Amino acid sequence: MIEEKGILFVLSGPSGVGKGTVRKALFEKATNLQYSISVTTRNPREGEKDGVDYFFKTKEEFQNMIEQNQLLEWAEYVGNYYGTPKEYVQETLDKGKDVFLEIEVQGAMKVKKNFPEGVFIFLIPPSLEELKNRIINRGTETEELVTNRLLAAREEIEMMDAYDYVVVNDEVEKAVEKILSIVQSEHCKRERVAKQYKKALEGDVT
Ligand SMILES: Nc1nc2c(ncn2[C@@H]2O[C@H](COP(=O)(O)OP(=O)(O)O)[C@@H](O)[C@H]2O)c(=O)[nH]1
Ligand SMILES: Nc1ncnc2c1ncn2[C@@H]1O[C@H](COP(=O)(O)OP(=O)(O)O)[C@@H](O)[C@H]1O
Repeated sequence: MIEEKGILFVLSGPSGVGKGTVRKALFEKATNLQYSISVTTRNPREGEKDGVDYFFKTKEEFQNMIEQNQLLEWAEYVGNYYGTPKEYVQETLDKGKDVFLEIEVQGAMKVKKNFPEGVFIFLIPPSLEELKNRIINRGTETEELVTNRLLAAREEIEMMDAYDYVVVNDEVEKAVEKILSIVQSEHCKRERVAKQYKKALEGDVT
């Protein structure tokens, strides 16, 4: 009997490209994906709820989670820590359900190292100019930080070869559709492989 595990999908990309926006739009549609809620040491923003948007932790609590090997990956990002709880991911995949992570690029590369069977999707902006506009319009960064983010984005975009898929976030709805078709095609791919495997096993017996 072939074990039917879920698939781990990882969405990443440079800061300001629209990862959070696309992920929220995706989850308004996709009911079969399980979003893994991250742990963070940053303060909750207005309207954010503990256990819904993030699990908000102190630095000490976060450190303990690292020491107890409870995180699949973690990264420091603009002075705060972010991490993916390992147990939730493992248990959900074991139940045969797909897990979806939306994380920054250092973390995504750590997941790729520890979990190469995952499906890695890189979101890119239509242009660097547009990325700059998005970061400025979001209004969360000072001028110096915008420049730093753009310099980092250039380097991050060079890492896109390490990903399985590249999706351009031109329009949110289109990016969501592309991600949904990636999810579907990965399932078809795995079903095909499972069928071939089953056939080969049957062939061995007869
Ligand atoms: N490595 C890692 N990055 C995460 C995790 N959760 C969220 N992030 C990333 O952390 C960054 C900052 O997130 P946030 O503070 O919510 O601000 P945002 O820039 O408005 O999305 C984003 O790039 C998220 O994708 C996680 O568990 N691990
Ligand atoms: N396809 C898009 N077209 C125009 N603006 C977008 C698009 N996707 C996201 N944005 C805007 O760009 C900014 C950055 O998006 P956000 O989701 O916070 O990025 P990230 O999570 O990658 O840092 C936000 O102001 C968001 O509304």
